[in-house]
Amino acid sequence: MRHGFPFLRAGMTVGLLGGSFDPAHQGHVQISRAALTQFGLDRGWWLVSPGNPLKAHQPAPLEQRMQAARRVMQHPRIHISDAEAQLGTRYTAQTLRHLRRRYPGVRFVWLMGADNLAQFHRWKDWRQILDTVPVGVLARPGDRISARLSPAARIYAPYRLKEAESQLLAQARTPAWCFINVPMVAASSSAIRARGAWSAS
Ligand SMILES: Nc1ncnc2c1ncn2[C@@H]1O[C@H](COP(=O)(O)OP(=O)(O)OP(=O)(O)O)[C@@H](O)[C@H]1O
Ligand SMILES: O=C(O)c1ccc[n+]([C@@H]2O[C@H](COP(=O)([O-])O)[C@@H](O)[C@H]2O)c1
Repeated sequence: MRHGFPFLRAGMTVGLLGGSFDPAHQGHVQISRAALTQFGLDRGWWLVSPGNPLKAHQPAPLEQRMQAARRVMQHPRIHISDAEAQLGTRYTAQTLRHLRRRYPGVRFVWLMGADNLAQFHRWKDWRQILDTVPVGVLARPGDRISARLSPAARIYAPYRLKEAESQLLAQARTPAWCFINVPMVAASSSAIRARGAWSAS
């Protein structure tokens, strides 16, 4: 069964949380709920990646990660999507170009944890992402400082919305990004894997 591209009305705001979800956990759930509220989004998608281009280890099979993600995240406005596998994309900039073409009039917001902002300058076409899509960054234990001092945060500092302006992010003229200090959950997929609580079947 395919779960890539649900119907979206023009004018909707949609937060995209890309991830390996190997496996999904309560940290993902927490930041997704917080993003819907604090950025005032109509919908959220979990974009389950075929494989992070910067991660060396091979994740569990996509269908296994999709099923686990659906079990963990049950929310009427959050959709679990395998769009990248269907499109054959791994690079976020490329995925965003496809989605914006496919859904004209929909306002996508890229969501990520603070750890990803810290290394965002290593992503392919990272400036194009920031120049074309509003970006919402969510606090993560241990990564708030490195994220704020990162090359992307420093170069794009003039385009940062204050946390109190987070509701404006989705409709803001790009570049625009906003860091929000949500209640933090220390869960991580690597810790779950290290405990042996998840393995490829
Ligand atoms: N506990 C958390 N708090 C805030 N953001 C998180 C948290 N866990 C994951 N994220 C964010 O969710 C997105 C997807 O994360 P991912 O699927 O890589 O999980 P992970 O726990 O970071 O995995 P790993 O430990 O294998 O690196 C990323 O943007 C990541 O920053
Ligand atoms: O486009 C890139 O160069 C790029 C580099 C690293 C990570 N990403 C994306 O960032 C998201 C988070 O990845 P991960 O593995 O930290 O969950 C996921 O959607 C990846 O495809 C994208």
